[in-house]
Amino acid sequence: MTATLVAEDVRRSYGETVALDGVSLSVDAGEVFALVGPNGAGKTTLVRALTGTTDAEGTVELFGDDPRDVDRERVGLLPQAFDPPARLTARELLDYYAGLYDEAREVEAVLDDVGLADAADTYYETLSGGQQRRTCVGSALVNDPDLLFLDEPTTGIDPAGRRALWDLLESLADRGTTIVLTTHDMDEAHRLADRVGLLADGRLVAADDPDTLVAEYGGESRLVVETGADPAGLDLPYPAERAGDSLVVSEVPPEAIGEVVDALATEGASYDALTWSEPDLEDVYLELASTASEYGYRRATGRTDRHRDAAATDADGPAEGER
Ligand SMILES: Nc1ncnc2c1ncn2[C@@H]1O[C@H](COP(=O)(O)OP(=O)(O)OP(=O)(O)O)[C@@H](O)[C@H]1O
Repeated sequence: MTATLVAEDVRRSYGETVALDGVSLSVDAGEVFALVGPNGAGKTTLVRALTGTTDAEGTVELFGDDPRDVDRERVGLLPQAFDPPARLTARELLDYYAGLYDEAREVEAVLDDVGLADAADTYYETLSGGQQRRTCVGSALVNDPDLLFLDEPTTGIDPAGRRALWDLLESLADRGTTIVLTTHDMDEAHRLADRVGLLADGRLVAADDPDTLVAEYGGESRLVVETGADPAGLDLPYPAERAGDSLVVSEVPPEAIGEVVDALATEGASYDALTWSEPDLEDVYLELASTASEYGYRRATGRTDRHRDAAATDADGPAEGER
């Protein structure tokens, strides 16, 4: 596989704020790479560093060239914040962006791709938020790029439109387009990405294919039982602990749900609902983001979570026994 994108030790600070703290990353030709991470983790700054739209330390190469020297016909970029002229229609906007390239796709085909054929003559300012975002996605597609960066492409787009956009991105990937996208939607990351990278506190803390990440960090499957019963007083075949109004029974394989149901009946424990769930990318996200945040806290302060808890207690005032 040839790498389309190679980044080494990319760093970017804004004053005292470290947005990127040494990110290294390689994306192969034809790969779809999704960047996820909490607000402020550095995703947009990384996309900007990778596309040469902000200065950063370290090295970035796209197709073997500095991002600022690369043939711009080959790259498409949808920035997170994109504010095109409001008094142009969707068609006029795409026409305008298509005119910036020597070779561009047919605007009608791009409008069709992003589901805007019926709204093509509506002024940008009167399109709905989701239609505006689709227009912006279209503007990143007009040059038929080999490498496409999409910073939160589906934000504000309704579920049907989002699925249509996923289909479009999948068909682009099938045709060999390399795609780097950021998203807060874990279903989107899981469905589209060959690899998902989790960014936290400006560091890439994990990058792998979604199923491997789930197997490694997602934890066990669990059965959530809405009951007031005390787990200590129940004889259940799997470990259980209380979480709010529910009992969480862990490590239950789907074929053993009946055993738990039988045990609850035997113990005379009544319940309102049972929900079984497998770990998914959201569990991975929550696990890695919280570990990284604790690590970042230790790195910044040299203190541990125990100190933070104590600090929080201090901030809340003295504990009951200290009054
Ligand atoms: N132009 C800027 N000036 C000052 N600080 C900035 C600037 N851009 C980003 N930052 C800071 O850099 C850090 C990373 O921001 P960034 O926008 O890259 O995060 P993000 O992961 O894209 O967040 P979100 O999910 O909210 O879009 C944040 O602390 C942010 O406040």
